[in-house]
Amino acid sequence: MSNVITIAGGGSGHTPGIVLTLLKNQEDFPIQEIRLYDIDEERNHDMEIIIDFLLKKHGFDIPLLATLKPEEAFTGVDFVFSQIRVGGIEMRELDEKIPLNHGIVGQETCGLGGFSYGMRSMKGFLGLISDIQEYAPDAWILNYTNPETIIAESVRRSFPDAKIINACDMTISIEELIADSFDYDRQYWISEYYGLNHFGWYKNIYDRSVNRDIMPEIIEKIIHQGFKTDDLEKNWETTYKIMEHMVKSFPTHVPNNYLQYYLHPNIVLEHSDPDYTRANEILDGRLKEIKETVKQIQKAKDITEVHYESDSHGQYIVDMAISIQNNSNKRFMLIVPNRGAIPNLREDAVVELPCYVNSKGVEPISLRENIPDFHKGLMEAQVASEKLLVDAFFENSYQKAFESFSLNQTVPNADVAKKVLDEFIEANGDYWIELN
Ligand SMILES: NC(=O)c1ccc[n+]([C@@H]2O[C@H](COP(=O)([O-])OP(=O)(O)OC[C@H]3O[C@@H](n4cnc5c(N)ncnc54)[C@H](O)[C@@H]3O)[C@@H](O)[C@H]2O)c1
Ligand SMILES: O=P(O)(O)OC[C@H]1O[C@H](O[C@H]2[C@H](O)[C@@H](O)[C@@H](O)O[C@@H]2CO)[C@H](O)[C@@H](O)[C@@H]1O
Ligand SMILES: [Mn+2]
Repeated sequence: MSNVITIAGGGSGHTPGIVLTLLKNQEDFPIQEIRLYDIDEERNHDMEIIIDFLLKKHGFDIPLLATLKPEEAFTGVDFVFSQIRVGGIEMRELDEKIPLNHGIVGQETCGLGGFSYGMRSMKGFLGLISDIQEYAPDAWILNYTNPETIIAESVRRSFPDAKIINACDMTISIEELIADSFDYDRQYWISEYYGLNHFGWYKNIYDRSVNRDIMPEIIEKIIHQGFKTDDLEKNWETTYKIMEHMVKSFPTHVPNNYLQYYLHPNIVLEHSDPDYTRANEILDGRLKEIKETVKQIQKAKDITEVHYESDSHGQYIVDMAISIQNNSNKRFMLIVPNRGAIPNLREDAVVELPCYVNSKGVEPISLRENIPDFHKGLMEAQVASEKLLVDAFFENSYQKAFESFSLNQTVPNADVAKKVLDEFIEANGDYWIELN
């Protein structure tokens, strides 16, 4: 079987890594055609130039189509890999800076920045799903688009039958960092993890090479040796330092690094500059690199190297597609409706858990016991605040959005919540639905 793949959000700087991973996996997952779909012609065209170069460089004669038309993008496709950023980096910058100007966390997917992005993303993403349902109702949609929990909940309400799998690469990065830091081989690991997206904990890691749970020694090593972060960008180095601090404070589990925004907003704020945030780093880094690469390819047709490579972000999504196609029941951390899988958490929460992936889709693995009250309490507040945001979206309700913002655990009082909400309404304009 040969697959037609469409990358929605084709202009993303993650596209080359995904395509190079597809090329690396041609034996297991042959490709008939690659399509890039975007709403931004310039970004999609830039990426077309880069991907065309990469295909030729690696000796592949795979047809490539770049299009802004949903009908062309989706008709006849087998898989859609989705990675759209509604509002682009310009709006991400505001998501980060508006809360920071009020002295609270400003972040892409967490806190009120994540909620601002969530409101935009639901609107754009449901439009995308509607197009895919029209032109390719049988295609699998493998989704990276953030904020994942909010997106998953909105799709569940609007398109309950869509063939969508929501995934986040963060747990893979955490596991890779642990393995690299302390010399483990993670191919032998069976990890037990639970939570919400960007809001969860490793309970144990069973290592088949020694036949036991190695979590106690991993926690000891994080506390006493610390992670190896020499090769990481400054932003990630700081993140993992705060993660070490979280492990020292709560040494029973390994937390998802994103919990730093809820447990240690104080430290995060010390490291935040309201005039230069992650969005600015990306503008000066990943996005500049796309433009420079295109210029390089156009100027010197004989160049042999560009700075892109197959990565774990690409490998994760390609592995999911392979597991669907080959019915291989591989295990992935995925974002799914709870439905009792975490026994003492509300049924209708959207949670992140290990799941098997096969030709039927996703089969979540239930926990055998309740989660601790500390985690449950944090999660319940987060679930309720995210649900209220999705309610606000579907009911056009200002009041529910205000309740959602007030309940978020990065927010010290309802007056700040209201000020930030009103500024976001102004800044987002038509990217948000109208709230009355
Ligand atoms: N789940 C994960 O673990 C994970 C990991 C990395 C990135 N992401 C998410 O992937 C997305 C892309 O991230 P990025 O940093 O590469 O963003 P980016 O802004 O560099 O690229 C996103 C692309 O999406 C396009 N786009 C925006 N709205 C669109 C729409 N309605 N239809 C089609 N295309 C549209 C943009 O024009 C842009 O080319 C974001 O949502 C990000 O949060 C998720
Ligand atoms: O600030 P960004 O846009 O660089 O990253 C935000 C995303 O961070 C996580 O994904 C990382 C991943 O953890 C890292 O190892 C590498 O593969 O890059 C990814 C994307 O940059 C997170 O899981 C995503 O949800 C965030 O969007
Ligand atoms: Mn993620």
